[in-house]
Amino acid sequence: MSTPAFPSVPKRLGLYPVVDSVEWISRLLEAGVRTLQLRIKDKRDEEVEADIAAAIALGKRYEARLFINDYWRLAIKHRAYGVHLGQEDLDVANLDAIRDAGLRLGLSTHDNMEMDRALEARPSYIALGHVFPTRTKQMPSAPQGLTQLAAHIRTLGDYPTVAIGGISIDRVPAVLATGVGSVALVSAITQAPDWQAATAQLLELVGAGDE
Ligand SMILES: Cc1ncc(COP(=O)(O)OP(=O)(O)O)c(N)n1
Ligand SMILES: Cc1nc(C(=O)O)sc1CCOP(=O)(O)O
Ligand SMILES: [Mg+2]
Repeated sequence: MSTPAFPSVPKRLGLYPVVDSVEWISRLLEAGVRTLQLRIKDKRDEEVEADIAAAIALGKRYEARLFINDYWRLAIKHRAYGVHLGQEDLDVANLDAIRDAGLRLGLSTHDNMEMDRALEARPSYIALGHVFPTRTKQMPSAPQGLTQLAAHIRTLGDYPTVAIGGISIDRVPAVLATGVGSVALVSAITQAPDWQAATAQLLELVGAGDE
């Protein structure tokens, strides 16, 4: 297995909430989360720049690993810890510019072909989804399930990995048993009746990641 060409991240990134506002970023940092993502969809750069800059500043203040989804130019401009991109972004994003600016890169994958393509870029981590059915995002593919996830984790060896998609608190132990280094989730926190209790329980189960 190749090694990342982008700056490295710890093999275990731990609990990895994916959220859509600076308010969530602020709350989760205060709650002890140290790996997280700002995922704002389908807005123009001018509409999101202030929020992205504010989230990055918060991430730095807490010495956290904040990834910016999609808006890689703004992530470079405001010196984010990292960027998360999907397969379709690989056709258009300037990966050299991201790497030259010293940002970490996470890439989404959903099957063997996408994994091969992602590995060619030698990102900082590989995300594997969606593990279970999810209501948060319309997915064109079928859930890969735990057996396929475990097989991918074995193939990836020491490469930092993240599991995403339909992961509820109840499912976390089985996901961790595959050996994945990080658990990314949206609704298990943002739709929880008590997000603070959910986050505390998830931090207990998954951890905040290695230094
Ligand atoms: C940790 C993590 N994994 C996968 C995704 C999905 O990213 P992408 O394929 O770019 O899709 P959108 O999130 O942009 O809809 C993610 N965001 N984070
Ligand atoms: C944003 C996203 N990307 C996915 C992928 O598989 O690439 S699944 C997903 C949504 C995850 O939300 P929840 O934890 O609520 O299921
Ligand atoms: Mg994206």
